[in-house]
Amino acid sequence: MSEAVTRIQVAGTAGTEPYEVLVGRRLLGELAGLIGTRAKRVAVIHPEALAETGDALRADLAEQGFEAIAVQVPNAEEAKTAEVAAYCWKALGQSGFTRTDVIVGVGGGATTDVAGFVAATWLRGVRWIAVPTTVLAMVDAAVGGKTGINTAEGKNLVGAFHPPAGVLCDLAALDSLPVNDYVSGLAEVIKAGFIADPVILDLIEADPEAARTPAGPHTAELIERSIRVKAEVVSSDLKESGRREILNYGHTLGHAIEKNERYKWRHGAAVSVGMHFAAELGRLAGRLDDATADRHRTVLEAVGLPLHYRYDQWPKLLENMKVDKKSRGDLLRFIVLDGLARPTVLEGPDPAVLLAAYGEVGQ
Ligand SMILES: NC(=O)c1ccc[n+]([C@@H]2O[C@H](COP(=O)([O-])OP(=O)(O)OC[C@H]3O[C@@H](n4cnc5c(N)ncnc54)[C@H](O)[C@@H]3O)[C@@H](O)[C@H]2O)c1
Ligand SMILES: O=C(O)C(=O)C[C@@H](O)[C@H](O)[C@H](O)COP(=O)(O)O
Ligand SMILES: [Zn+2]
Repeated sequence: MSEAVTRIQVAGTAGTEPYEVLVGRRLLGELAGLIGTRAKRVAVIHPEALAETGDALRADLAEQGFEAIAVQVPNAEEAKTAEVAAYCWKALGQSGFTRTDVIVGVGGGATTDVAGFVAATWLRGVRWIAVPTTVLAMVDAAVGGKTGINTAEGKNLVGAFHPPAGVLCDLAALDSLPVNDYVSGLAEVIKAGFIADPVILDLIEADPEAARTPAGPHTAELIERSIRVKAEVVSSDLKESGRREILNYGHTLGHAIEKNERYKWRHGAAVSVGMHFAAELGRLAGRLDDATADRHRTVLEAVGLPLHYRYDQWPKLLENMKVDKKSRGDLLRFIVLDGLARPTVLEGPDPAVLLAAYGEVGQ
């Protein structure tokens, strides 16, 4: 008997096509249908850690009659560089990749970000399919069409909005994920809980230890609920003209920490510290009640995510935050909560309030 597959719709906006996010097991049978009949060539972009998966996928597609190539990129953030994008463009060029051919990005968020960016830029945009293999990529990175790479000046500073033609979240992939990477992904799950769906927080708080493993009883529900939050937001605001900014909760400081750590910290860990900061900022700005602010500490800590960062780094973090994409001119802008599941924008907070909020985070 085949297992249930959940299908979550993402609407097409700004002239893009709608697509589905599938969550289940043994989903790779869906890939050929998503690739379609017009493609002759398929490039499977995968990280070193998934070399076997990438090659198996390539072989399977070749058996189905496609000219399939596997393009291996470095693990994690090392893949999100202009050099790696150029390496992928070269592979596509050498294989004669045309506008009807298709890219498949298999891996964590770093891989799907660069694969999507290569798809957005090759011949000014070709079809691509995301096959996320981390919690974080399933619930966030692979959905919504934000693709991109880092530069020396900051995180995700170069990119394009280029939605995938489909997203296949095969939960079996999570079994091989190191626990730190699994837990790091929970930061974006918890983010979805605070900005939109508090049931996520209730499920995690009921048994935080179980939430740390793919074998936990609520894994599929946590992933599906988080995807629904993301799908709902990006369906109404693909290009981040307004509402989509709420998905950046915890990211203003989080990205600043990632850059300060030369991208050696996992994104989710940095976002966890960033959400703690945003909660304290919301509290000090008179927006957020104490109970919800405190809940950030307890739920993040319960699953093993970090709350703190080096106090002496504040001047550098402040500098890094200036290039955040939400900034307008010299105005810093943060997503804070007016209450549980009530995200809003805080513009140009008093520097003394910012420092006081960091006082709770810095150690
Ligand atoms: N585009 C978006 O909307 C969006 C949203 C959230 C995050 N992101 C980006 O996603 C990235 C973080 O993604 P991540 O947390 O998935 O990390 P990651 O992609 O860096 O993956 C973490 C590590 O796990 C390995 N890996 C991946 N799948 C595996 C598996 N199934 N088994 C064993 N190892 C596996 C990877 O090779 C890597 O070494 C950041 O660059 C972040 O900026 C993008
Ligand atoms: O999809 C979005 O929009 C988000 O902000 C989701 C974030 O989790 C993600 O890390 C995103 O890549 C951040 O985008 P950026 O525009 O701040 O680089
Ligand atoms: Zn993120």
